[in-house]
Amino acid sequence: TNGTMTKNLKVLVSSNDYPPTALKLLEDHFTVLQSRYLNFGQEGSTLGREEILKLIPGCSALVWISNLPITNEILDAAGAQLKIVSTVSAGYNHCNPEELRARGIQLTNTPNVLSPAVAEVAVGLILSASRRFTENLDQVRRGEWEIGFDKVLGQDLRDSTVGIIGLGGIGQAVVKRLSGFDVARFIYSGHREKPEAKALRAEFVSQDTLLEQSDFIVAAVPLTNETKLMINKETLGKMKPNAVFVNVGRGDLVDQDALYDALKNKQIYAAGLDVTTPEPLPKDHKLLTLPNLFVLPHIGSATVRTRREMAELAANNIVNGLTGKPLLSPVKL
Ligand SMILES: O=C(O)C(=O)CO
Repeated sequence: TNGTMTKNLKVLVSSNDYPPTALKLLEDHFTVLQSRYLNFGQEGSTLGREEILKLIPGCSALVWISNLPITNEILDAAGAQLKIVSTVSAGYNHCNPEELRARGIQLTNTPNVLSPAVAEVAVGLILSASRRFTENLDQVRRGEWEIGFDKVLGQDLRDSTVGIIGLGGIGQAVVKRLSGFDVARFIYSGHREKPEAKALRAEFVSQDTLLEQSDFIVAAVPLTNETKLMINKETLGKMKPNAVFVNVGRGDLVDQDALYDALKNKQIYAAGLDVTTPEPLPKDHKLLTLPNLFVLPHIGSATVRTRREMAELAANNIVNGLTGKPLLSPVKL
């Protein structure tokens, strides 16, 4: 489109860490303001907040590159012309969706483009937790390798049952990626049966069946009121003693005290987390004392290509939304 008609519209990009190709998509149409601060994932960062509050008045759209909450304060400061919030993430639990809906502001996210990258991390966590990379790497770093036949013995993915909690884009991508590992059975739980499951030979089961029968459990659901703390003392209690639990969704899906106890008491075998509460996890957090836990600093979508594609999708949502075309990936509010 010809940008001359829309150049008077202001778009705020919430961080200085935004790929140039995506920035250009916005700059071709709009006047772009950009926060100087890198605020992605910096919980409690006040520097970014003040900058956002200073820049947002009068903006028609906001590109949100952060896990920090979009507060009422930010929306109030924006003013009534704010039409679209475009979060550069699949998850939108931090985007204040009820308030956006009440104010008639549209929300877009970036599903699908990140599924392959997040699924790769899920596979990485499955392998690193089941083969106990944390304590094995620790042996290497200490120069104290166990040399006996009976080393730290892991669990096989071969002939196992893999249970996916939430067979959405990410869950499906995990099943696809595991198809070369001779997994015996894929099962999944969720609201309803997914048409895509058939081709993946994944079987719909109740959550209890999934917890009781899976050797590997992957949580790939968004954080909602319903999924919050779904992995807790009770649900961990239903898992097998050899179970490996992996979370690539949100930290708050898990009651971390209960997970700590289950791992400490060897009630389950191991866990791999890409997401925690809080982020960053303090370095003296008790979870990090566990040899059977492997933790990553929320890198699921962090590849060059994926971050670029997320950023471009977020930009194109705004271009479409502010030039009268259909949004590419609207969130149903
Ligand atoms: O897209 C998301 O929801 C993320 O967690 C970013 O990696």
